[in-house]
Amino acid sequence: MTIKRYAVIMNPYGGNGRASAVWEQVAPLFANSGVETVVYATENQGHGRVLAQTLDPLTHDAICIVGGDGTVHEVANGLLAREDQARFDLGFIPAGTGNTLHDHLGLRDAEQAAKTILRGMTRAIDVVRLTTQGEPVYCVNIVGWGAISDIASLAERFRPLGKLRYSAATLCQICRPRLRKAKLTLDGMMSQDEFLLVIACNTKKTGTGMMIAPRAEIDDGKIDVVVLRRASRWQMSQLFRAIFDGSHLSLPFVEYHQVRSFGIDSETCDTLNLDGELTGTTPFSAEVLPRVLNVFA
Ligand SMILES: Nc1ncnc2c1ncn2[C@@H]1O[C@H](COP(=O)(O)OP(=O)(O)OP(=O)(O)O)[C@@H](O)[C@H]1O
Repeated sequence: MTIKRYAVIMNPYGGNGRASAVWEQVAPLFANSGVETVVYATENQGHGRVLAQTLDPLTHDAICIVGGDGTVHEVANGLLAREDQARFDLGFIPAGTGNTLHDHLGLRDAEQAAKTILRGMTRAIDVVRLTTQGEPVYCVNIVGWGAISDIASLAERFRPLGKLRYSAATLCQICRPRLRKAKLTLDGMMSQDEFLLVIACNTKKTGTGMMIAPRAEIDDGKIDVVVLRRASRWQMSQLFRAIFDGSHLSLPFVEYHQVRSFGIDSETCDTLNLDGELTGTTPFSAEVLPRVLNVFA
C-alpha cells in the first residue's frame, strides 16, 4: 500500500490563535488512517502563499489548510501561481473566524472536515482571477469594494470580539455610510454611478453567517454580484436585518447579478476586500475561471 503524505498549512494566528489546538484534535484521525502529515505553520502574512508555491509535488500528495478564509486565499494564490503548474488537491479544516468557504462546502467542524478529507472524494470549484495594478490575484470566496472594504478594515480592529467582529463592524458602517463614484462593468455592460458597495460572491455567505448571495454556487462558472447604489441609513439597516437569511434580495434597492466577468474603476484608488483580506486596489477587472481548483468535499 502506498502511504499518502499530506502537507498541513496551519495559520497559528487566525481564529484568535486556536488553529494548533484544532489540528491537535484531528491529527490522530490522519495517523489512524495511514496518512502521513507534515505540518508547516505560517510565520507571517503571505507565508501560506510561499509555502503553496514552493511545496515539492514529489513528496506531498495534497494540502490541508488549517485556518480561515484568509489562509485559503493565500494558499490558492500560491498554488495558481506555480511555474510548474503542479496542482494539489486541497482540504479545508475550519480554524479561522468566518470560515465561509468551509460553511459553503458543508464543513461545519474540524472533525467532520478531517473525515471529509480522509474519504478522498474531490470536486472542482471556480476561482475569480482579478487583475489589479497589472498583477493577477485569485479569489475563492469574495471580491468586495466600498463599504465591504470599510467593514473588513474595522473587523480587523475588532478581532478580539471573535465571531462578533464582522457584525459589529457592519453595524458601525451602517451608521456612517460613504458613497463612492465609479464605473461598474458587468459582463461588458458599463454603468457610471455612486455606490455604497459592490460584492461579488463565489459562496453564499460572507463574514459570520451573512447570506449575502443566496443563489451563489461554487462551480457554476458564474459570480453573483450584489450592488447597493444610494441607500439611506434606514435602508441599510433593513439590509442588515435581512442579510442573515438572504431575504434582502426582495428589497427594491438591492441589485443582484450573475455574471462571468466584472470590473470597477472608481474615482479614488480604493483598497479591495479579497476573500476578507484588504489587498489590491481599484481599478480592476475580473473573470471567473471555471472549476480550476480540486477540493476535498
Ligand atoms: N504567523 C502569522 N502571524 C500573523 N499573521 C498571520 C500569520 N500567519 C498568517 N497570518 C495572517 O492571518 C490572517 C488571518 O488568517 P485567517 O483568515 O486564517 O483567519 P481569520 O481571519 O480569523 O478567519 P476568516 O478569514 O475565516 O474570518 C491572514 O491575513 C494571514 O495572512
